[in-house]
Amino acid sequence: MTLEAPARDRAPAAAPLVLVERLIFRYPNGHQALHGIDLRIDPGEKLALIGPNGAGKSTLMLHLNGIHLPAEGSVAIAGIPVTRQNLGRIRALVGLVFQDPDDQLFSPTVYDDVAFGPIHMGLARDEVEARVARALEAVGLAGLERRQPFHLSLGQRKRAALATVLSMSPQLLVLDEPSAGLDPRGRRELINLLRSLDQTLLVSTHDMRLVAEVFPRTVILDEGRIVADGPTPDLLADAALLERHGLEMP
Ligand SMILES: Nc1ncnc2c1ncn2[C@@H]1O[C@H](COP(=O)(O)OP(=O)(O)OP(=O)(O)O)[C@@H](O)[C@H]1O
Repeated sequence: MTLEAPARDRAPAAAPLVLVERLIFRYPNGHQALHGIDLRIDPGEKLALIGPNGAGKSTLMLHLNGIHLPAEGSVAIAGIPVTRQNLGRIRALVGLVFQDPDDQLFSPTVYDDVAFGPIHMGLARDEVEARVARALEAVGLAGLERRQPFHLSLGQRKRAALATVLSMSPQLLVLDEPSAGLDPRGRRELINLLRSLDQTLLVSTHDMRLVAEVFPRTVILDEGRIVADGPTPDLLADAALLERHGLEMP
């Protein structure tokens, strides 16, 4: 028999970085995309979010920086509720990278795109320059500051889109299908990059090898519900679970 340790001997649980409770969301056409999501992510965790097409992965991720606001239930980042009034603080904490980098790159040069966030945070010019340099170095694009974003390859544009978010030093990085469309070398570079990041990371993907190589924890979403949440090796070893939810190891 195991006895629970008295409360005073237990290590205090760290405050979660992300706390989603009983989240329900309907699109304006009435389609219910999320059916009561509960999710806790602690600082420093790296999580993969997987599930078949239409499972609700993007819908859930769009709640984390307030692009969608909870219809019922709640979302909080570092204890701050995601509400219309808190959007400025939430967006400083959460960096969201869309699947299509062209949704994120709109300036005449790579430098301008990566500097856009820090400039709008009101940072001094030296600090903006330092942040742009650090972000481009981190994604392996140092030297391409003056390039027009649409003259970059897809893999480079994806990395530039990530740099536009890294330059704001968010605590949580949320990436939507970062490896989609990349060639083997681009994927390898992405995997090394994701492993090197210190930030808490939530990544939606259909790339099961990426899941296996980068993320200690995996959440499976299907039809707007979390159907599994646990250590990645355990989930990926459960062929019946994967098959039930339209997933398979390559
Ligand atoms: N703007 C919208 N209006 C109505 N329904 C939507 C809208 N966007 C998404 N949906 C529906 O909500 C559900 C969840 O979509 P979502 O894009 O979150 O899934 P996903 O898991 O990210 O899918 P995928 O793997 O294909 O990217 C789907 O049934 C989708 O058709």
